[in-house]
Amino acid sequence: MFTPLTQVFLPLALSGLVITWIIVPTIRYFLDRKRLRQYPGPLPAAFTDLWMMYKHYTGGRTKSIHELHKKYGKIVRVGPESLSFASLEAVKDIHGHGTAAFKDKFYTSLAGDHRQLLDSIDKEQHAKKRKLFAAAFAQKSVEEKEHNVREDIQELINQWDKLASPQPPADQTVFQPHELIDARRWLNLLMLDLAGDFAFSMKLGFVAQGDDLTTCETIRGEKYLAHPEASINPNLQIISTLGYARSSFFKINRKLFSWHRGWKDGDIITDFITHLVKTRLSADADGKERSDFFHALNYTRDGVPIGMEMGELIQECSLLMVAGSETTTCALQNIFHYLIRNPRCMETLYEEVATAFDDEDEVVPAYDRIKFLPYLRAVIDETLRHRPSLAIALPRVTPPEGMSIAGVWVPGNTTVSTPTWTIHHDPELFEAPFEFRPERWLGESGAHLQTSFVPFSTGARACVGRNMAYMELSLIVATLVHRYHFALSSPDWEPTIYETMVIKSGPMPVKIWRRASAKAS
Ligand code: HEM
Repeated sequence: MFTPLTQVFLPLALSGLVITWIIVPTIRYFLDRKRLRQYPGPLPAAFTDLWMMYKHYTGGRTKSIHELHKKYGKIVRVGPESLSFASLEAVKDIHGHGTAAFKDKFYTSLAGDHRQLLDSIDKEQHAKKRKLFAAAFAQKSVEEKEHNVREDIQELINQWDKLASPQPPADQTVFQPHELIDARRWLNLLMLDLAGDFAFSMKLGFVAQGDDLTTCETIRGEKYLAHPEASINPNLQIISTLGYARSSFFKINRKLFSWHRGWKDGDIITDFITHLVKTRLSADADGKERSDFFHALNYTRDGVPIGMEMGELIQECSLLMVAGSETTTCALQNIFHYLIRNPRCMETLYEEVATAFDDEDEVVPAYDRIKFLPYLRAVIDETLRHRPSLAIALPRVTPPEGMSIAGVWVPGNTTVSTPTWTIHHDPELFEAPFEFRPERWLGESGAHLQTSFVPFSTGARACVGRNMAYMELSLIVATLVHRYHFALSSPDWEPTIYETMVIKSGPMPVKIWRRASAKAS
């Protein structure tokens, strides 16, 4: 039976939905004030952001946008007020130094109570923050952390040496669960350990304990145990999906989607970082100067305290832990997946890195000896080209007066983006783009290709952690390839892909066994 309340409320709510989702978008579409109807794209996307939200939420955004560009060309309409540009010229115009574009309101959905470096939209605010980060991420500061990276990798080796199994017969290609380790999980634990070391000079010990169960602490001081790593993906999934909605709907959408586990997961990540920040603050009481990211955020170069608010500090440190571990975990898993699938590349890499080890006892080589190894860098770059970790198309918005992008005038307040994955698979830029060919990066032609390679983006908002990423990836890949042989659980194994901000994979079961040349410890 309908009560009088539902008799009134239900029709009102339904009319509201029809007006919001059907009538207003239809009028907007036909008025076409920005003249975006001239750009091809899926019809639903021209009416509603729900098309993009659905594609993103279900993990199909990158592939769908790629197919659209294949069908329609370099410019595609992917939302009522949103254009995707698949060209290098557009990358330069939208992201390059001096661009007139701003970060889109998409980033507001990612922001907590305080803006951090990545989600700061205001250019002045960003420039101020970036200065603080720049000191901690300069090549010299990064290389000062080499000993921490080496220690953490050594811990992984201690664990993997125990888990390594005997060499299988040459014709065995399928392995039983008891012979396998989840390489993705271990690499993720290692990247979190490294991020903790770099940010807080603290040993999280996740690799040592083989798990990320750790203390989380609310701002009020209530402590509990949780697994932060498993919380990252669901949190990124919901906050990035809602980023594609109209910004006026952000608050209401948060209520509508309050059932999603990603919100609770977001609290776990914040509480994990809050505990680290509080612990690191109390460590400061001993007056010893620690050279870590936390110090760079809190003190000027002359040691004067900056006085950053606790909330802001927690947000910046969260960014570092998440951005610094998720992207590199994806890259590492992909590197090993490609190398295992391409034994010739694995052996070429082994031959090269073997020259960088001082003697048979050395486990982790010195960074100085591997940082210019061409094939090692080529394997990393080819992986980041083929599967860029951060596949999100980095949405920007044009300034109110509009701007020119790749020779086209785009009206003001239009969302514009450049799909990295599609650009990296453009046959005009990369020959045989779907093949894994590290050799393409060697020599002069390889150096030339770098101009078409944008996994870290470009311009003032490009990745600040690039130097750190190369050092970590190079040391880890060289060490593991030098020490172990790898095999997938079966020849037809394929990763399960979870696409949110990053394109992360599920577990990667592999069998590892020691190389004969890596001396038994
Ligand atoms: C393979 C590894 C990595 C890849 C592919 C990558 C990629 C990117 C990309 C594409 C952006 C631009 C995001 C945007 O425009 O919204 C970015 C920004 C950023 N990355 Fe990375 N990243 C990697 C590793 C790291 C590491 C190791 C750290 C920290 C230790 C880090 C910290 C950051 C930060 C703080 C920003 C924000 C920069 C700003 O807005 O000024 N990244 N990264």
